[in-house]
Amino acid sequence: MTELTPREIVSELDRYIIGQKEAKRAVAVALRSRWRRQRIEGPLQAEVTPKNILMIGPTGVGKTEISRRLAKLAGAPFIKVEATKFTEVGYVGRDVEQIVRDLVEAAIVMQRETRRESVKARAHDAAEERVLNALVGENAGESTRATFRKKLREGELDEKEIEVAVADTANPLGMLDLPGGGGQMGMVNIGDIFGKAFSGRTKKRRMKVADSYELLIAEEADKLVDQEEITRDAISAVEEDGIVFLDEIDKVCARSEGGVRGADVSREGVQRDLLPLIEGTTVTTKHGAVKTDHILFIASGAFHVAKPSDLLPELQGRLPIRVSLRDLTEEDFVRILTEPDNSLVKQYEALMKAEGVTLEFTEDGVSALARIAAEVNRAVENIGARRLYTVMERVFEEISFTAPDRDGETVTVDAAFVERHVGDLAASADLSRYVL
Ligand SMILES: Nc1ncnc2c1ncn2[C@@H]1O[C@H](COP(=O)(O)OP(=O)(O)OP(=O)(O)O)[C@@H](O)[C@H]1O
Repeated sequence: MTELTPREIVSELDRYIIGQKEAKRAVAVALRSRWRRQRIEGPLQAEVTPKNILMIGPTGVGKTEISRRLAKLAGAPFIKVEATKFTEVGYVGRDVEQIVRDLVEAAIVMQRETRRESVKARAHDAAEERVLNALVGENAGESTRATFRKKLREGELDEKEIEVAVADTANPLGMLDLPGGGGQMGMVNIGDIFGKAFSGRTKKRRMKVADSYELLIAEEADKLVDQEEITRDAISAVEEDGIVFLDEIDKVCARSEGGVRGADVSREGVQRDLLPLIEGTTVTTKHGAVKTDHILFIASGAFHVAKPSDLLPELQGRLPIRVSLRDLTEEDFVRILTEPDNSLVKQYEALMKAEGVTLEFTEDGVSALARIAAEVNRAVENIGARRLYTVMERVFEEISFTAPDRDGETVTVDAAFVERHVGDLAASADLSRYVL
């Protein structure tokens, strides 16, 4: 669990997300509250409920991004789900509890990665021995092995083909939907049930020495880490640190005035299904039972039509923190293009650098990109910062294609350049509807 204070969390988020101070503060407090809860002694600890958040704001203004970055910062298992997916026609079986099961799977992947990392050096040594065995045979003398080991480490044998026996992960019986399970347990991998019987099967594969390493290191690492411990820690990470981002919650509001009754009923049904998860229940997963009491839920929606007060009262009570995210302005776009550590300008510069092409963005070039994105958002549809991606892609389409022939060139991205590549399109709402 992170020790960062709310102020530190906000300043970390500032590295990636422009503005939206209120939302950043709310998620920072929610995270710190978990840290505080851990420090409460006695039975009161279990009583403290998470500071679940309702984020209200138009599309593409940073709601998901703030939540995702927060999870990353906290090393917390994270999942994003669209609430509307549970209202889809033909939706059967995949109940809302699947959210928790998916979160557990995400946590397992995270735990496995961390552990693989910690045994990497040992796994690397073991992988090297297997490559040597494949090259010279298991019975070769120590001096032969030493000679080959040296060559191997110097990369001289990278291109050589070897045959190695790797674990056969293909499942001969495929996926099985347990009868009578009503989909409650989700799909069960038959290999998980009869795991022991199937594990240990190997198949021989031919590959280059250089390509074999990644696979063999992963296999050796898995042998060194304790799978049961991974599952146990993953479940406890979900219970203590898990974050669920529930998008489009406004779309499952039954509106008070008019509307199609049937649809409203099904929407309200989704809220009712979600409620126990948020209030705290125990979900059965194939890895064990998971308590959801302390999972942090961040619900989000534009609330253009429905209002937060249209949500079920119980649900409103469980989303006590309300924050609004504002529309992004042209000035925000300028900052989003340039300031974040992973800004689009930095990304395009780096991509072109790989081809030996230097991009030089001028101030008026960046302003033109921001202006066009804002104009298209106004004229066609406001999709927030996502518009920057489509505009940038269009502006750099030609350079992206021809870059390999332009090694050593410097391209100045000024207002004229931007206008030349995208100006005409942006001027016509009809055209930009399709291409921007
Ligand atoms: N304030 C911001 N600062 C930096 N980048 C942003 C900001 N807002 C959005 N972006 C970028 O725009 C993209 C879309 O944002 P995000 O996924 O957070 O949208 P959202 O508000 O969750 O909308 P939706 O509810 O439709 O998913 C992301 O790639 C994100 O990096």
